[in-house]
Amino acid sequence: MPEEHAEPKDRSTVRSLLRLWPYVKPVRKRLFGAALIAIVASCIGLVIPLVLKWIVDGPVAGRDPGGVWLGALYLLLLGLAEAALFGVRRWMVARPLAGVEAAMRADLYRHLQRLPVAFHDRWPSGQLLSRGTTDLMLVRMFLAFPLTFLLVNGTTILIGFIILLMQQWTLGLVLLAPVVPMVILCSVFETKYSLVARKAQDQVGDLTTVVEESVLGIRIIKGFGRHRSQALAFRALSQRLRSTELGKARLLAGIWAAITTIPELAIGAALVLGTVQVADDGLSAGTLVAFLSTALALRWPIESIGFLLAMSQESATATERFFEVMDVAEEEDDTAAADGRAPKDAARQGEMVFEGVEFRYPDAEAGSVPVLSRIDLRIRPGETMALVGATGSGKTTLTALVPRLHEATAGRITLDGRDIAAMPRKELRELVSMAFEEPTLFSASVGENVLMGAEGAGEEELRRALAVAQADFVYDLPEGIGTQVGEQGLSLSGGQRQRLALARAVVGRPRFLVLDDPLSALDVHTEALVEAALRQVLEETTAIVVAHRPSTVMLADRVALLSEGRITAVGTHQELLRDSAEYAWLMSGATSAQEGAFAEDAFPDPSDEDRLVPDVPAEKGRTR
Ligand SMILES: Nc1ncnc2c1ncn2[C@@H]1O[C@H](COP(=O)(O)OP(=O)(O)OP(=O)(O)O)[C@@H](O)[C@H]1O
Repeated sequence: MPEEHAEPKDRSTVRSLLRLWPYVKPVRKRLFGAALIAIVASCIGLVIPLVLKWIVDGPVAGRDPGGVWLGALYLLLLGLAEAALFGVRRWMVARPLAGVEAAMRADLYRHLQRLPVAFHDRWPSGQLLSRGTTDLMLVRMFLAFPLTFLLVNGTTILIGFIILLMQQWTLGLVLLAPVVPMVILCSVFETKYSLVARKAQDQVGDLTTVVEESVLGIRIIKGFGRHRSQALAFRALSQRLRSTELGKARLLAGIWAAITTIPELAIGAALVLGTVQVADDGLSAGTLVAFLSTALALRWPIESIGFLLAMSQESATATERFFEVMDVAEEEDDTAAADGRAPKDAARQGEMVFEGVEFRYPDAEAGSVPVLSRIDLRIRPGETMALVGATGSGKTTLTALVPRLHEATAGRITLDGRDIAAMPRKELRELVSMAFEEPTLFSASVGENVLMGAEGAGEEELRRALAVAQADFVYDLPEGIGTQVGEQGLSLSGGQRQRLALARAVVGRPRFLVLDDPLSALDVHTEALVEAALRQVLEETTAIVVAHRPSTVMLADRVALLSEGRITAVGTHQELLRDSAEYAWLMSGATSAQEGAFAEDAFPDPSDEDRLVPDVPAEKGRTR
């Protein structure tokens, strides 16, 4: 569905809606019970004309006021019973249907958490949001209203016509005549409405995406004064939705007008014919009154079919959209593979190895150059490897393969000598911890955000992690570690967010640590403090650290240079400075070098490296 909207599947409304059965099954008894009550209530409405016939042909014809009062009392009681039963029906379905909606929403949320990152890369968040909100609300409304009333009204119409035919079959046939054109009309309407309903719901998703992006990017919009252009883009989308909604309204108006007019014409014809029959003494006045009252009582059940069908159609579309997401396969754990169960090799404990790893994004064109190819890298137990490379060389992509946010397309990665592809994801993610360049926090307290990094970690671990990340600023927040950080942690500075993300990565003392340039937003003084603390953490783990700056490289024992998706050099910082022109250029921070040119004069004489990289000590900060 991602960029372009999915083509509506050739699936009937009923087949789409039948997919709701697993959710409806637990509440089926209540639903059927409520529908039964509604049918009884609706049939009571059909008894009222029969009481009228009795009043007209009996007490009224016999001039018996007592009988008329009794008849009126019956009518009142029938009316009250009808109203009470409808009330009971409503009460019966409200709670179970709210439960169905909640269960579907919980399943969708759970499923979204388990879908691969590649899925989230493709799908706009607004489309997922609208499926979890508007679409599920439409489904609940369908179960509460159209599902019951299509059944109730259908039964009422059937019983009503039986009564009409029994009262006067010729007039009954007159009223039955419009059934054929109306069935044809309804089927044409359903086909057209299903297309436009799908379009409208997809457009609501697009609009939700734009609103979400605008809210999250409000600082950029304000900063660049883009209110007008954003407002124009938003208006264009909402105009598109508006015209689709108007199309829906036109279709509804058409079916409504037809469904109202055709039966009215039939009732008019029956009235004329009936009056002639009463004048000819072929029919009693009471029977004609009862006949017409029954016909009028059937007006609402017939007229409502138009919008009940429309609501059902929208719910079928909503159901389809819900299952479009639910049908996407979740990440699987190939735990049966031999390596996943391989006995632990103590000698390889803490070792991270890339063997012939290749990666291509799922949406990449067939035959395109892989983002990563022939990656062979061995990170020794307890070693810290810096990953350095030009922008777009594939550093982030490579780090994302370790916790299997993406799956390597070829080759394998082993941790502790075990192939990660055969390791249960839960176990893998307990072994590996990550901190990204873009630190995402959640609407929760500082403490909760950090503790998200380790299941079962307590206050002691939390304080240690905060100390490592030099995040002592949290104790000065209004409620200390209990302070809510607000949506995405935007109430904190970039550097503060990065430090909390780092604390989250180290709180569980992971055996493997993957850090994607986690210090980029810190000022030089804080960076130095965090690095000092990080050194202690890195002593205990095997780590891969994406580094753009010499100061971050200094945390590492060795450096791997990534160039256009390939590891082109591995060695210590000093070795690479000496042997790799590209590395020296990257570390020099040269901005004036021409594209693709690593001209000799753009580089220092290796012996001159300290001049080029003034904050890089001649020897690595840490050696093993
Ligand atoms: N989700 C994605 N789908 C398709 N291509 C992607 C995706 N993410 C990244 N790429 C492409 O993969 C290549 C490597 O990107 P990556 O983010 O790994 O580079 P990087 O070395 O980390 O860059 P930087 O230093 O700027 O962060 C780039 O060409 C990028 O356009």
